[in-house]
Amino acid sequence: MSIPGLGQITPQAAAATTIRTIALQPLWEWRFEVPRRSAGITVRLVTGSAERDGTPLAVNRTYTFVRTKSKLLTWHGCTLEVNGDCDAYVAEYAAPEDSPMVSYLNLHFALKERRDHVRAMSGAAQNRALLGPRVMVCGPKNSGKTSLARTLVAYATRMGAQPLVASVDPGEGLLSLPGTMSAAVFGTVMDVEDPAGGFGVRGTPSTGPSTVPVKLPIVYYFGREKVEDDGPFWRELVSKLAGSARVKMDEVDDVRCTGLVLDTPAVAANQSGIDILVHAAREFAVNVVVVLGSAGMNAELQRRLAHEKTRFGEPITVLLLDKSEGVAERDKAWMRGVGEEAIKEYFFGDPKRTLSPFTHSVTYEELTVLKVPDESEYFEGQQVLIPAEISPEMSNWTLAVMDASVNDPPEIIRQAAILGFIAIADVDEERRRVKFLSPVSGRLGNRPLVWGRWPEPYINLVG
Ligand SMILES: Nc1ncnc2c1ncn2[C@@H]1O[C@H](COP(=O)(O)OP(=O)(O)OP(=O)(O)O)[C@@H](O)[C@H]1O
Repeated sequence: MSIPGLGQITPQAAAATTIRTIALQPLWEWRFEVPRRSAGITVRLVTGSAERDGTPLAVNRTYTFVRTKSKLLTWHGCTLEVNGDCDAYVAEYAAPEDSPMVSYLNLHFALKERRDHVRAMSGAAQNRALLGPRVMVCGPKNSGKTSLARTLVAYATRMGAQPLVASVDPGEGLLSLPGTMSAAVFGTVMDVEDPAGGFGVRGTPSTGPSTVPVKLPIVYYFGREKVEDDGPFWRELVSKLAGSARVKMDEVDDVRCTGLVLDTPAVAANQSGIDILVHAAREFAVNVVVVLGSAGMNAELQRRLAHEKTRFGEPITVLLLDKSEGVAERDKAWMRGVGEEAIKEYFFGDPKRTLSPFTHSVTYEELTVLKVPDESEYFEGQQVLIPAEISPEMSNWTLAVMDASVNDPPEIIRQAAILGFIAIADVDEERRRVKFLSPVSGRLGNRPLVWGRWPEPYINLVG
């Protein structure tokens, strides 16, 4: 069966002639890039052990990778069988001190020690106020921040812990579409085949069964790509998300003892970049700051944070780790593609799990849409949401469904968590009707919709 809009998702069988065997020695990485439009590759771990960003591959299982730039690392050596075309090379490390992965593993063990300590103290003193480490990963663009965050989360869950993961980088989205900022508890294994390595929308299907246990994130809608597009609002949402994260941590003892891993947007090591990180660190009461590959950023954060205490009176450790030279460049076109695929997966699922979204047709009057204003529409420099006229210009945009009422003031709506997304398929001006896709069959009721500026509109999902 062919599903409109899903055309590029289904990987076709890779050409049989391209099967090859790759032998990796301990610490080596197989780095690969599968282009967006390619059929994808399959990889089988034949012997030994290998992992993608901390999540292990099972021996003899065939994994399919589409539109991915990533690596498979082996700690003890392995043999891989790869089928299909992709750009790839092997990074060889002769000694442990040459690989940044060793310092990431050491960081994991240091965090584990802190978690064990908090667990022991909590049990002995019956003290539920103690928190596990809150780790913020930061660095310049393409320093491997998200990969390290994912790896730390994967190692923690492999040891049975349940970290809370949060992202304040609206460019990409964690378990949600780009343009959002979210947090979720990761208590189970991540999906190795997910193009986003387990942080993508696949981890939290809007409907239908899933191949890995689903995560239930709290999501806020920023509606723009970069922090600088609306710094004051980003700061507000960071504070809201930090508050919600704290509630999540307090709900489950193991989450509280495991602590938080916080992914941040790429910033420059200048005053405004450091201010962004310091705000996130303070709001999330971060007590471990990991800086990847920037001595300048490390020095600035040391200066600003190393003498501060968290609101719980703990010292803040700032540490500089090398970035991996394998981190891949992702240009604007790639990131746009990532956003498009995320939207498609949100509504239609992925090759392993097809979703069937519902098409609704409503009158103009049944929808309340507010929009993130253009710069020309700022009100006294303040970016409040403004009512949006329904027009064909809205076609192909995804709109956030807010957990608020249409009667709430715009400031409240803007800061509300989101329930999900709809995609506008068609606006019929003559009949004053709007056709949209939704992952659920129910009506929107009196939920307001917010029309942001990111992710940008995509092809008509209903063909
Ligand atoms: N050692 C590596 N070998 C190959 N690919 C890698 C390696 N490390 C990271 N990557 C890939 O490089 C890309 C960028 O990495 P990542 O998202 O972790 O960087 P980032 O610093 O978070 O990026 P941004 O600045 O855009 O937020 C990702 O596709 C990731 O899977």
